[in-house]
Amino acid sequence: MSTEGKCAVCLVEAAQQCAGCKAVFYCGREHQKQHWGRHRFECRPIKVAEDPVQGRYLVATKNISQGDLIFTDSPLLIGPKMVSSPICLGCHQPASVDCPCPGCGWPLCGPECANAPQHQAECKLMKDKGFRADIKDGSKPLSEYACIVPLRYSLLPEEKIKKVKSLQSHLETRRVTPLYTVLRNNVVGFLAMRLQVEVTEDDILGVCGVMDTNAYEIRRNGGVKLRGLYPLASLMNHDCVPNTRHVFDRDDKMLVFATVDISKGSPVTSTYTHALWSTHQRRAHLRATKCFECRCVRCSDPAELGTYLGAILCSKCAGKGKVLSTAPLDDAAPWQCNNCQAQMTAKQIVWGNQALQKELEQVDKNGPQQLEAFLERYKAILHPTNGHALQAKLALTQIYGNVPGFLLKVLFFFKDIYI
Ligand SMILES: C[S@@+](CC[C@H](N)C(=O)[O-])C[C@H]1O[C@@H](n2cnc3c(N)ncnc32)[C@H](O)[C@@H]1O
Repeated sequence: MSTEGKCAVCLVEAAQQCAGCKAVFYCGREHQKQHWGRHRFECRPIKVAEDPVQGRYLVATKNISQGDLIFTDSPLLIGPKMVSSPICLGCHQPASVDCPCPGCGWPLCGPECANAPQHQAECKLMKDKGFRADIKDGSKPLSEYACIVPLRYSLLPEEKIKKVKSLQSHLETRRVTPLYTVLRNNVVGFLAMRLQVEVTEDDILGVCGVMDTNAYEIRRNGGVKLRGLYPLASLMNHDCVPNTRHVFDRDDKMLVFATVDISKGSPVTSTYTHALWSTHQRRAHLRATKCFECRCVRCSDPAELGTYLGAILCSKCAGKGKVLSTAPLDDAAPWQCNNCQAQMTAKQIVWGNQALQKELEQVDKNGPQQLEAFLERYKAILHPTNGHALQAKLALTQIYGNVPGFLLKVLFFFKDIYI
């Protein structure tokens, strides 16, 4: 980190740094005091750095303690996910198809949301162009919502559009995927042809790419899920063992906290994938959705830092050994038992994982019976902390003690609890 720079007020060479962020310099106390009124809104213990492989990322400018609030961030752009259950465009609460907006026809939660500030510009544009949404069935998720965030983007002021465009989109990689062909046909068609919005196809697909690469999911009560684009949080790179966690306040402001002590100069990271997935699943998910190969410490270790999330028990030596990848960063590398050295091909492991994941997704998670049966069925194959087993056990922790017939007083008499 540089120890000299130009004074933020008078631009002369200066060596005195802001003690908070160490990113701004002053020629003396007077100018530091003078600048504080503005700087206090930007003073954070992080700065943006750049790496040839990972691009821009956030770095700690001083030691940060576990639990510290590192920064807060307000959304540049927010809206429904591409496929969403009916959601009120005024307040983002669950909406009813029986309460269409009088202006544009999109479902609202109540008539008062027709006048919500957030919905005004988009509603007027659709009304002026004679478009009226016609959503009759709200029982299943609707792909119609894919056009809302790009529409809101097109209505942003120029300086916000510039900020969105400055974020990574991976458009060239995404453009050739089936999803982007669908977006080109539907979202571009709707905005450019039907609403005659003055944006290019690349602008629209670009903002879809920016959202897919950078947006954070916001979960609201009532099962609503939104996507929010946060300019500073978008610069946090991924790590499968992240050092932050985040929450959203009622105004959708994001608060990012340190989950461990972070030393000065270390990257400040979040995770873009599921912590309970195995290395193979996480890497495949990151490749498909975020267009990069994760090479973090956890992904590089066959034992996943001792968690054995991908491990299966060896059938050749009666479960005495764990079968682990011989080279986790190479998806084609064989897997080998750490006891009898018997090998399996990567394909066998991938097929097995896909079948197990599918089976787990279909298991009824409203009661424990099918989850317990899943664990029983695969107990000779799955290491106790294998990701599939952990997902089933996590679901059971939410059922035991909460579901009638499995309340704590009843469970007390059970012998076989699976967690
Ligand atoms: C949310 S953005 C993070 C900021 C981004 N690095 C930039 O320069 O704008 C996500 C993108 O950053 C890159 N990235 C993030 N974490 C990475 C990592 N651990 N290894 C390699 N690339 C990473 C990938 O290109 C990913 O799609």
